[in-house]
Amino acid sequence: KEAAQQQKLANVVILATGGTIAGAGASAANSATYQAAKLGIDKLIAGVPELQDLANVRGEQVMQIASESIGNDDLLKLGKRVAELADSKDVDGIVITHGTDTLEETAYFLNLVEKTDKPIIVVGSMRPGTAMSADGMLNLYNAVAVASSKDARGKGVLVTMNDEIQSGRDVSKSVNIKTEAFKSQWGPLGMVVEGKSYFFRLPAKRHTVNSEFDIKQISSLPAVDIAYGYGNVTDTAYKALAQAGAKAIIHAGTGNGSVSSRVVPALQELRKNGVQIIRSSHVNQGGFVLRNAEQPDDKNDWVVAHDLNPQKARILAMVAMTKTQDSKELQRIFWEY
Ligand SMILES: NC(=O)C[C@H](N)C(=O)O
Repeated sequence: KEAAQQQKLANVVILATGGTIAGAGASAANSATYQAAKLGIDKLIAGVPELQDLANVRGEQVMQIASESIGNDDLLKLGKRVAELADSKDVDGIVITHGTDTLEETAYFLNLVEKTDKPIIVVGSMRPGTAMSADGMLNLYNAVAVASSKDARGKGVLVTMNDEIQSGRDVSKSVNIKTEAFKSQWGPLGMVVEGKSYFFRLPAKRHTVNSEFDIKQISSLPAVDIAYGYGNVTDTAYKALAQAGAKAIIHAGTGNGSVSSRVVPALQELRKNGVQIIRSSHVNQGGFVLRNAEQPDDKNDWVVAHDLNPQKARILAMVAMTKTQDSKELQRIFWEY
């Protein structure tokens, strides 16, 4: 009977990368003071025995780090392992446990480069497992529930935090400390309640199987960096990033991605020297940057990131620039993804 039950359940692989969901603090009162990336995946799975009711679950430790330290090589390593598993007949869904600081970047990266309609769910937690009211257990349970659900297929890479199902493209860490940290300016796609997924919306942008990018064809990512706009800003950071080899600079601009008059000449000069300039906005609740509004992008040959925040714009620029160095192509890609 047990064997028959196992056959009915979906096969879900959990790829662990570290983060607070694998963190540990000195006492149960330490919800914010702790060390991330301490517990191995076997301990995480053992901590939620109810996972076995949802799916046949196995784990793999891909890395063990706090997500603020994730680099491009880590993204590639994770992305390639996800693709291998997605190709495997006996894998129905993939969950990635991840620190929350750059979770939105990894989720968007996978959303762009994984050629599969199998569910890929990225999940983290705001409190370590040792804290009172730790959120990791339920977030992980929800992630496995969504990963094993047929309804989650073909919806791109998803994020399950705080009972919500979010699009990996849109979601962003919008509050720290609180467990309701992840928000999207376009709203969640659905909810997961008591191990069942309920979807209400679909992502409109190209992703996974409809993407022109494929992790199997990407062996390295170009240097793309971010410089911040603020009152009294100078062009020092932009010039230094280009000097250090940045192929594109994301301008994390004020408001509509506006650029200070103290910075404009340097960005025009950098563009003439081949560096792509991509205007985004660092406003907190979600930016929206349009071409030729605030700055003459056509004349400057700059690109706009539209609604992507600076860190997501960096991900898309890196992926896009594995294929094209043409600013018009880049702009097309920024509209479509
Ligand atoms: N809540 C977290 O996961 C934060 C941690 N710094 C990380 O991103 O790994």
